[in-house]
Amino acid sequence: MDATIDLSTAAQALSLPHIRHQLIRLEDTVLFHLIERAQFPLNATIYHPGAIPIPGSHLSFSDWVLHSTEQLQSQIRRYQSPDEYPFFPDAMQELILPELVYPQVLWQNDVNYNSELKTRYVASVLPGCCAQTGRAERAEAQENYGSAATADVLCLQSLSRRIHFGKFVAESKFRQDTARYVALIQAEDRAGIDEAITDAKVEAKVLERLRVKAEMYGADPGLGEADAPRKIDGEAVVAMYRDHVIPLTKVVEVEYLMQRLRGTEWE
Ligand SMILES: C=C(O[C@@H]1C=C(C(=O)O)C=C[C@H]1O)C(=O)O
Repeated sequence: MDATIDLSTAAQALSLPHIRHQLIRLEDTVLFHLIERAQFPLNATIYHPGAIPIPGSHLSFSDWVLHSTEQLQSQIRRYQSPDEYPFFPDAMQELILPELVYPQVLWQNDVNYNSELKTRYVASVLPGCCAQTGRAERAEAQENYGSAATADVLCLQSLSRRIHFGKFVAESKFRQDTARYVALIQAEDRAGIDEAITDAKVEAKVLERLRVKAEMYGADPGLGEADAPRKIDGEAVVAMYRDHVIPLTKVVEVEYLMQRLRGTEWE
């Protein structure tokens, strides 16, 4: 629950090669959680508020499972870690473990894009990864509402860590080229900041690596397609990163930098 990504020293946390290595490691986590979720049909019912009555809550079943999970995990310090951000800030509870002190690596900020991430996950990512629930399977689908919602929590939390790791990337780039970023931030030039933080070659490598990993992890060695259909649609995984994960990571970078001068001599 505590930081699973090495934040042991500020220098380590802000080395761009080290950060990129962590992002590569997160690809495996995201992919394996998505493969688990893709075992179950889309189960659109669990995403509609009121479709499954929940005593004392107006949330959808899926949101209620996520909210309840965040309540528990906030008590055991999950959201003390600088790479973890809640989907439901109102779910936060008092700690039952002693506070941990992490190196102050990031600048004070309130950047949290989990709401947009969850909207895109339900509207675009899941339909690409999960079989639609036909009328015939509807009765059977109800048997895995809980499993689907539980798998969603793990997918959403790993995707959230991935996009919000953009803060460490942005801080690293800011320290490497401070004058350039100070000028762009003071001019409130979001397009200019986006251009400055963009590395098209790295993005292309991310997408190509994901295509290979989805092919590798999505098949059982030695079993042909006829014996064991693919566990995940590789193109859906690539599309998820191309259309949502990378763009949201860059939005997090830009918005983090837009707050970076607060309380500094450059403000
Ligand atoms: C994360 C970085 O910043 C940007 C976002 C990337 C991504 O989300 O994969 C890759 C390259 C950059 O355009 C980086 O430079 O490594």
